[in-house]
Amino acid sequence: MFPESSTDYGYEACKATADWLLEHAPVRPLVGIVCGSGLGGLADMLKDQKFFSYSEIPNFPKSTVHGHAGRLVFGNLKGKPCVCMQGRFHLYEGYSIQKITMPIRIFKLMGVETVILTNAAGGLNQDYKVGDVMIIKDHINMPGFAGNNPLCGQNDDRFGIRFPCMSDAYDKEMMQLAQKVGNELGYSHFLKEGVYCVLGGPSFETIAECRMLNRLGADAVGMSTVHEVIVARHSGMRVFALSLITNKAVMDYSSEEKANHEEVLQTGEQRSQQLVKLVSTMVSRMTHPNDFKL
Ligand SMILES: O=P(O)(O)O[C@@H]1C[C@H](O)[C@@H](CO)O1
Ligand code: HPA
Repeated sequence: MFPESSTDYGYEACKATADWLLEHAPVRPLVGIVCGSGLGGLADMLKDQKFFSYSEIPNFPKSTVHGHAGRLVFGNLKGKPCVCMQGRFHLYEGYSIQKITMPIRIFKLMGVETVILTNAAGGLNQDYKVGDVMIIKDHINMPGFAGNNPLCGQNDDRFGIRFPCMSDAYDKEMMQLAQKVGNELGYSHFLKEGVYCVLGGPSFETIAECRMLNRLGADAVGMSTVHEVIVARHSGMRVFALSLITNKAVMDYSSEEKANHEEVLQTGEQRSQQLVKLVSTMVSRMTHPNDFKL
C-alpha cells in the first residue's frame, strides 16, 4: 500500500497532540514504551497511572487488532516518568506508514529520550524456541525495499535530517544492559540477540518466504517495530527493542504447524511477567540517556 503522504500527520498535528497530552498527563515522560501483541501487561508496571483511550486523543489513530488495547498510559516506573502505548498500529490495518509512526513523533515532542519497543515475532533461527526473547540488534526493512519507508515524502528538518544513518539504530549500551540484567534475573537461557525482519502482513509467511528470510540473515519475522525505529532514530531518540518469539516460523513442508494469532497472544501472556521484570529493571538503571549503571 502506498498512500499519499498527508499534512494530517505533520509537525503541527504532532505538536498539537503532544501539547494536548502534556496538558492532561500527570508526568512529562522521558521513556516511551510500545507494547507488542499480547504484551500490553507492560503498561501495568507504571505507578500513579493515568490513561487515555486512543479515541479521545486528538489526531490519534484507533487500534483495531485483538491484543492491542488502544490506550496511552502515563506514569512512573521506578521513579522515571514514562509513557506506554498499550497497543500499536500496523500497516495492514490500512493506515499509512506515516500515520502508524505518528505516536513516535508525539513521544519526541513530549520530551521522550529513549524508546523501548516490543513485539511478537515468528522465530526463523532454528536455535530459537517459543518463549525466547530476542534483543533486536539490527533489522531488515522489507517494505522499505519497495519504497514504503516512513520518511518518504518531504523531510521536515524540525524532526531530523533527510538521510539518517541506520547502522547504529539499536543502542549498544542498552543491549549490553539487557544482557546484564537478563543474566542477573536468571533469564540467560531464553535471551537471544538477532535480526528482525518486518513484512507488511497481515497474512503470515509461506514456507518459501520463511526459508528465504532465514537465508537472508533474519532471525525473526514480524509486522511492526521497524517503521517506529526509523522514525525514532530520525528524530534522535535512543532505541532499544525486543521480540518475543511467540511461534516458530514454519520452514518444513512436512510440518503440520500453522501460525495463528491466538498462539501469539498466549505466548505473550506466558512470558509477560519476565518481560515486565526485564524492562522495569532496565529502566531503573537508566539514570540518564547517556549514563548507565551497568
Ligand atoms: O505488534 P506486534 O508486532 O507485536 O504484532 C504481531 C504482528 C501481528 O500484528 C500479530 C500477529 O499475531 O502480532
Ligand atoms: N510472522 C509474522 N508476524 C508474527 C509472527 C509470525 O510468525 N508471529 C508473531 N507475529
